[in-house]
Amino acid sequence: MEQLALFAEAGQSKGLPTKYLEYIPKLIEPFIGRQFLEKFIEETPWKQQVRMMYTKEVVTPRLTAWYGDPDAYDYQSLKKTIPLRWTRELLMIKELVEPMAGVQFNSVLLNYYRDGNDSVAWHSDKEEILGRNPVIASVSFGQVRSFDIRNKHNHKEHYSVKLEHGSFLLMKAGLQENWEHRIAKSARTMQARVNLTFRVVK
Ligand SMILES: O=C(O)CCC(=O)C(=O)O
Ligand SMILES: [Fe+2]
Repeated sequence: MEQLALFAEAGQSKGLPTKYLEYIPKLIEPFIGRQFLEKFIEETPWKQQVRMMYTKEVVTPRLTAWYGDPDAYDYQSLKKTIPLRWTRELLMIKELVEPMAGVQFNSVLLNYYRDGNDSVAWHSDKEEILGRNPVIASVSFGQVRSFDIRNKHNHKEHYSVKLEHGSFLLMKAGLQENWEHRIAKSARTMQARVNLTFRVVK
């Protein structure tokens, strides 16, 4: 709990390892971003994933949806099911981030954090279907949340970026191999946030 509070107060860390991460606060104009946010919240067929942890069923503490080209794997269930079809808004954002990432993405994972209780635990996105050294482009709308990263081999080396409304975060090649990231829960009152992570699945 103590560490959680520490991260939340940290704000924009100095000395972010820009070799692995690039943060651009204003990719999308706030008013347009609001419209995207509302549309995503209302029109996405959100699901809450259930996973087995040993013998217990654990519900993912956020809502998700998976969109992409018809031949892209379903990232959530890791089954060869067809993702949801690209919407106009998702395609617009995809086209905006592709030149910045230098990658053509074929899918996007949407995460909906309804309030401060929603979160994603420490992890790295290094599933086999993402290939080696994946580049992931992340776009955030709504509530500012802290994106924490820590070195897998030395947890004392950690940074925090506040992902603002309409911001862009590029997770470059090598990040997933050497670093973990999370969005921690917060005890503060928090509004809704939707995050998009554009990915290439093989
Ligand atoms: O919500 C975020 O900013 C990060 C989401 C994330 O790490 C993921 O979906 O793998
Ligand atoms: Fe992630």
